[in-house]
Amino acid sequence: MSSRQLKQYTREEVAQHNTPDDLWLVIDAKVYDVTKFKGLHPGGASVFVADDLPGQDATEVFYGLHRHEVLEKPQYARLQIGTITGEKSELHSRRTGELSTVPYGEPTWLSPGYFSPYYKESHRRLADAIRKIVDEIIFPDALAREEDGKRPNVEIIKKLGELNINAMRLGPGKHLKGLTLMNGAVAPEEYDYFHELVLNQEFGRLGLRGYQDGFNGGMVIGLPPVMNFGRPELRERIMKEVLSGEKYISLAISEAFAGSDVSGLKTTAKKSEDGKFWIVNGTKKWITNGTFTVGCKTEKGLTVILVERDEGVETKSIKTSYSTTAGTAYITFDNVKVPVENTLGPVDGGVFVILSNFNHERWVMACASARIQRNVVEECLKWVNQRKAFGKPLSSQAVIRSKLAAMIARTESVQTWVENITYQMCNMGYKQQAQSLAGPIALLKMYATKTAQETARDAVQIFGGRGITRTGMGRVVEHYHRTVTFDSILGGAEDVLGDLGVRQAIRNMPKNARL
Ligand code: HEM
Repeated sequence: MSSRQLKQYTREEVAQHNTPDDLWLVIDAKVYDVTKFKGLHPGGASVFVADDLPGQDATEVFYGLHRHEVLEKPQYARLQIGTITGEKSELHSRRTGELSTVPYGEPTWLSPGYFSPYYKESHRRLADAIRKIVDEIIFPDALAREEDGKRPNVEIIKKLGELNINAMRLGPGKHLKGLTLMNGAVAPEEYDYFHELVLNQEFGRLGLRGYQDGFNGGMVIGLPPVMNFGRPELRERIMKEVLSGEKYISLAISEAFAGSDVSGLKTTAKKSEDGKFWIVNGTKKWITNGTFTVGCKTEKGLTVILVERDEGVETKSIKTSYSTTAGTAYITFDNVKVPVENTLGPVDGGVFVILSNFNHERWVMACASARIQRNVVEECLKWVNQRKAFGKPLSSQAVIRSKLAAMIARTESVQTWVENITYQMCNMGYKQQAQSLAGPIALLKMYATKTAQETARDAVQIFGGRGITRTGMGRVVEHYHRTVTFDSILGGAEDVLGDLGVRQAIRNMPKNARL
């Protein structure tokens, strides 16, 4: 119902409608007629006829039990028949593109009144433009796909291709030369890792993990080997197809036989007798998203080969604890014939090709993880503010505040570390990044996902049963708690990454260091 058709009532008039056959309520200065609805109410009819409710203000009790979005759904919004004379409703969802005003709801650089040395106007322009696209176009698709488990709408990925957002997701570099980025929000030559961080975090805000991986997550890790090591002709063709959204690509390394232990891979590539083809045989598991950048065992080592969907390649969906919208698959290669021109990097030198990608991939994961953790802090702050227990808001309990203190500290420390590493990436060449940042990035990623899991556990304790219920008040927390472990596995398990970071530090210990 549009506001023009709504009538105005005094609170006294509303109070007259106080019987089961004529039942009105006020929520946030809006008048609802729930007479017919009460029999359909998911929470039952009896709650409406409690002594003190008919004809009265139900704002507090409503927000203790429902998310605001309930009132925005068309089937419930039409229950509104009017507004209260002389009063204004104050509660609304965050509007498209808007920043959150909840404390710690945004990273410091986006919070009014705070400062950061890292970001320029072009970062703000990009954040603003991307946030609108995420809110308007991507989020509705993400919610629907999480529900039905289907793949993200390819038209949206194509739209991102037109805006060159797919290309921006690969980081700064030659591939951006001459492109108009996000309608000119940032010039290709000024595009740096902080711009990419902005993208990673704005996509991270979705907080819908299966969709986020399905939403070209495979491209971010699968395309760089083609971009950096593919022959010019192959590189040009594949980059065009993938960046435009026509085709998907993914990195296929892990197998049922080996994951972090890359040297234990069993998929093989043997040259055909005429030497023109690789014959690929084997399997890959947990591969997200068509075309595959595959790590294969060759005569003297490992070789990375681009395998296109062709005869002998089959994929089966794997059901994991997040939704099938991610496209997680088990892949079998049976005598797949691949032209040798599809070799990425040196034959038997594939470990370097794979490793060269790891730092960037782990940093991307840490950026997104930091942002999702922040979503959860915001959810919890809102919940403890609007939910009452023992007659007072939950926030009046010291134990709850103590949990929140820990959650906020974790979120801010991960973000600050992400920004520090990003600054190093902006100032180091590729080689120096590989030398100096592999350890710190591994530790950062380990820390981001460990703290994320602690925050997930605390959030469930704060939300109680709702934290494990897929719909209603706790739906964001439930989703987070169910899917948070993905981040701790992708790009290397936490213990492996922690160990890598410390081993690198030990290797770099000065010979004369003594207590
Ligand atoms: C226009 C008014 C209302 C609408 C449209 C509405 C709608 C809904 C919906 C859609 C749900 C399902 C859960 C969800 O999606 O969040 C629900 C659950 C519920 N509602 Fe309402 N409701 C209204 C008012 C109220 C009021 C005034 C009360 C309390 C007196 C109430 C008590 C409940 C309860 C107890 C549940 C179950 C919550 C749970 O399972 O955690 N509702 N309501």
